[in-house]
Order: sequence, then C-alpha cells, then structure tokens
Amino acid sequence: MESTKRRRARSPSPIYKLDDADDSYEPYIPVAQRRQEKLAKLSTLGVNSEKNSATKLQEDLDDREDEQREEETRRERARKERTLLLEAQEVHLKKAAEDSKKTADEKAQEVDAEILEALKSRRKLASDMELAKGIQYTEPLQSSWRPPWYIRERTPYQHQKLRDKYHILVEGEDIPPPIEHFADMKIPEPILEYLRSKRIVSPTPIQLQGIPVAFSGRDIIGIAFTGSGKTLAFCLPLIMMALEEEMKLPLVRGEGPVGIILCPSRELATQTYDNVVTWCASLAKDGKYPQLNALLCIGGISMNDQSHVLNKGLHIVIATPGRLIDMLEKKRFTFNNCKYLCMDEADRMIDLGFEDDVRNIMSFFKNQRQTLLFSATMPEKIQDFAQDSLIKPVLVNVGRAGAANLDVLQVVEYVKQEAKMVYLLECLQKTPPPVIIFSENKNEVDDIQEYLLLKGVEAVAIHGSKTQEERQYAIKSFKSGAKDVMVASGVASKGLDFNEIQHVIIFSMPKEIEDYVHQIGRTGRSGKTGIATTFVNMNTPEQTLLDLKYLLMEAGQKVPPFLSTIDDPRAAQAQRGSLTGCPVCGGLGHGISNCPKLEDAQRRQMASHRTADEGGGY
Ligand SMILES: Nc1ncnc2c1ncn2[C@@H]1O[C@H](COP(=O)(O)OP(=O)(O)OP(=O)(O)O)[C@@H](O)[C@H]1O
Repeated sequence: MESTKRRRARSPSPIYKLDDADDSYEPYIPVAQRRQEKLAKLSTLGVNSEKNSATKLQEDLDDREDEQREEETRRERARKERTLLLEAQEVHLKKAAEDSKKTADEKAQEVDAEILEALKSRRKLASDMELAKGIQYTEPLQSSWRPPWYIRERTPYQHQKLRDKYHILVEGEDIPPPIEHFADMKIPEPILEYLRSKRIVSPTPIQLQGIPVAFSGRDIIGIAFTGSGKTLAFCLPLIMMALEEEMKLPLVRGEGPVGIILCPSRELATQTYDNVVTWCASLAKDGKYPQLNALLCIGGISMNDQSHVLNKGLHIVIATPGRLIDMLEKKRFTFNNCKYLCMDEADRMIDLGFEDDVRNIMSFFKNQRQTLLFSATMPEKIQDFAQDSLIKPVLVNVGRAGAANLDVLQVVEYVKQEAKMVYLLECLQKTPPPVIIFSENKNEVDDIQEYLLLKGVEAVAIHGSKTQEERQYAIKSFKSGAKDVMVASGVASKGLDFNEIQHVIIFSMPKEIEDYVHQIGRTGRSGKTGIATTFVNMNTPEQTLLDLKYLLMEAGQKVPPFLSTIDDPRAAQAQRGSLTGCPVCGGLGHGISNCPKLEDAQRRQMASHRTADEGGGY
C-alpha cells in the first residue's frame, strides 16, 4: 500500500507548484479532495461502491492519519503566527522602552525639530522679479573702503582677540576686521567732531564690528542689545556711500536715492530721519563736504511738505513700507540707482505681515544691492531665513539674540488686576521722571492716562488709533521733558530713543517675550542704568511667565518666588545648561510646539484665509 506521504508527493496540485530549490516541500491536498481522488481510482479498477471491510478500515486509518496531519499543520501555523506576534510585540515594547528612556526634553526637541523643518519652506527674501528671473548674485557689492594698513596687517588671531574682548560673535566668510576707534574707520572729521560733542567717543561692540562690515559692502545681520547704538552702525555706511556717489558725480533732480532705511513704525522712521539729517548737516557744516539730502517717507504726513527735497538729487530715504510703496508706484522717485537697503527691527519687519511689502519694495531695485538687517531680537527662524536670502552675509552678534539689556534692573511683581491702577501710582514714586508705562491694550492706555491726569500726573498717551498729530505731540512733549510720563502701546516699544528714561513700567505683560525685551529696553540705554517694573498676575499665560523667569535668570536678576514655583517642563534642560531659545520667538521658557507667537501667526493666517475665501480682505 502506498504511503499517504508518497501518494501526496506525486499528486499533481493545481494550486501549489514545487519549488526547485526546496525538495522537501510537500504540497497540501485537502482530505475531501484526496477521498474523491481515491474513489475515482477505485471506480476505474471496477470496484463497486460496496467496499470490503479491510479496504474501508484502511481508508478510515488513512483519513484519521490525514486529519492528524492537518491538525498538526494548523497547530504549527498557529505557533508560527504566535511567534510573529510575540516578535512584533517585543519590537514595540523595545521601542516604547527606548522612548521612555528619552526625557521629556528630548521628545520635545524632536517635535520642535519637525515643526522647524516644516517652517523652513518659506520663500527666500528676494524680490518676486529676482525670483522669477532666477537672478542670483553671488558676490558682495564692491566697495572702495579699506581698513587702514596697520589694521589690515593684523593677524586673524589678533582680530579674534579683539572680538572676544567685546563678546562679539561673528559668522561668515572673509569677515572684515573689528576696529576699536572711530578715527581708524576713515569717517570724515566733521562727523567725528559731532559725535564727540554728543559724547560718542568710542564705538560700541556692534559698531566696532558692524561698521567695518557694512563699509566693506557686505550684507550683514546685526544683533545687539537695545540701546547699544545700532542706528549709527547702519546709518553711517549709507551716509558714506551717498557721500562717495555725490563726490564722484553730484546727483541732480530726479536722481537717487542711493539707499533706503526701512522702519516698522512712523515714530522710529522719524527718529532715524532726524539722526540722519543731523549727521548730514554736521558733515556739510564747514563746506568741505557736500550737502546730502534725506527724505522722510511715512504715512500720515503730507509729502508736499518735502517737495524741496524731491526737487533736488535725493540721497537717502527713511521710510515705512506702505508709504514707500505708494511713492514708488507713483514714480515720485525710483530705485534705478539704489544700492543700499537696511531694515531696522528687521525681525519685526519680516515677521509682522510686512514680508510681502518688503518683497514688493525689493522688486523696485534694478541692480544688486547691499542688504542690512538689524535688531535686538532675531529668532533663529528669521536668522536662517535671512541668511539664505542675503549674499555671503556676515552675522555680527553681541550677546544672545533676544537677551535683555544687562543695564536694566528688572523687577517683576504680582499685582492683582483690580489693584494695578492704585499700585501704579505707588510705583511711579520709585524714580524721578521720565517714565514710560506700557500696556498691550489701546483702551487701557487711554484709561491709564485719564487716571494719571486725574491724579495730577503730567501724562501723554500714544497708540495706533491716535491721529498722526496726536502721536507726534505725545513724542515731542515727552522727549522735550514737558511731560513726565508717557503711556504707550507697542508703537513706542521698538527702537525709540528717549533721553535717559528712568523707569519703564509694564502695566500688562506682553504675551511675546521679544516685546518685553524691546519695552524694558527703552531704559538703560547707551551705558546708563534704568529700572523696569513689570506687573503680572493670574491673567499672564504660564509660557510667558516661564520665558520671563529664564530671561531674569539669564540676566542675573532676582527671580520672585511665584515665578520659581511654576511647573516647569524645561527645568532639567535648564539645569544641564542646554536651554536654547525658541526658534520662532527666542523665548527660553518654551519650545516651538507651544510658542505663543507661532500660535498667533497661525491664527492670523487662518483668519486671512477665511477672509480671502469669503471674498473679503479689502
Ligand atoms: N558709541 C556710542 N557711545 C555712546 N553712546 C552712543 C554710541 N552710539 C550710540 N549712542 C547713543 O546710544 C543711544 C541708543 O542708540 P540707538 O538708538 O542706536 O540704540 P539701538 O541699539 O538702535 O536700540 P534699539 O534696539 O532699542 O533700537 C542713542 O542715544 C545714541 O546716541
């Protein structure tokens, strides 16, 4: 009798094919099929359906043997499946164990890196025309300026030693040397004389490295504390460039500007314009150098008042984006010969919805330009974006971008919402005037001013809903000392340089820590010290409080107990000393995944999409 095994091996199977490489393979034939085959065989041999008992017994044994084999095969398969399942479970458990070994920080860092990667898809900061035509400049703009020979002869080590002395960090190729004295920068004597008269005798760290970089024609990202003299660092190179042009071939009506300075607010543009006009006037004072003409181009003022400037060759324009675009579109002047573009508070300019305006402005340039970006706060995301958009840029960084000015004594106090107004009066006694009070809310700014006026305090108020005249009046009377206190919204927080502010009171803590850094930076300027008192309470978001806590720690300031005791997911990272600022806002108390600024930006973006979808927007 043939064994079942051999019978099976010979049986042709319609389903399985023997694999040549595996002789031991036995195709499986179901019992029912085999029984059918056996019956068919018997019938061909003439055996009728009435089988004899011996044959039947043998068949039963065969069937039982088959069933047993089938059962074994089933068990084997189940065993294999179980093994695979166990293996999968093991892999899963191993991964979970590895994950659990990762600290919360490491997991958060992974999430942050993913979000940052997604954000990197931003378009370059170049004009649409340049992007469309694929124009890509590869070499910096040529400049005729050279450092004096005795500085050029110094070794890279000597340059670095000087940078280290002033805590200047630099990045980039062929970085021009730092220069410790204004006189060695080849600045015309009348300007130096004027600076000396204002007690500006030696350059601050950002000037010491930033001016040589800018004089060399290089694109620059300049980051330094509030009140550290960035304005001079980016205005002087433009004045020198304009002077060179004018001395080569004087500009006539309809020609120019040589360069522009863009500012995020009208007040800041006005202040920068005033500085430029003063420096240009000092240059031309004794007739040795020509007069350079500057134009203030901001909303809310009549440009006709400056028609005398437009009727001459125009050297320098200081502008806010909206009015500048308007003037360019009306062809009141062109950028045909413009080769210098500076953005003050650049991170804010790129960040706060000005990005498209900036691109638009860039599209008016006809030739290569030198681009300069300056700010006290410049989160990593903006730095990366800017680095990609400039030509061989040099990054000059004095202190961590977004760090508070160390000359400001920061006091943070817990004040209940309803007690703020009364406590404000008490707070005003801390120092003599002038004092600035910041609030995030325009109505609150008005309320505070009204309250102070009732209490006999000479206060002015400034916010975005005031008319241009009201804004100018507030700034002028506060600057001149006629008013002791200025109550302001964010408008006045960036870049404005008032004389020796004694005390900044932050009545409502801004959500974004960068705004706080700019606000407290209105005091403690140009080497003087000042106080900043900030009111916080249960309405202040926890992330903001954590940002504040780390900013205080970084600046070596006292951290009040209510800040120390907040639940802090970044405590371990901070203890290891590996805490880095959020790439979006620079805050040290949170990562990108819970960044309030990113949340706000996304909310704004969604709102604008909604408006566009609904056919609105204008
Ligand atoms: N080298 C210097 N020595 C002394 N004072 C200086 C020097 N350079 C500038 N200053 C003065 O320091 C003050 C602050 O300068 P500036 O407004 O340029 O600061 P900033 O860095 O732009 O600040 P912010 O980030 O707040 O805009 C000004 O009053 C300016 O005249």
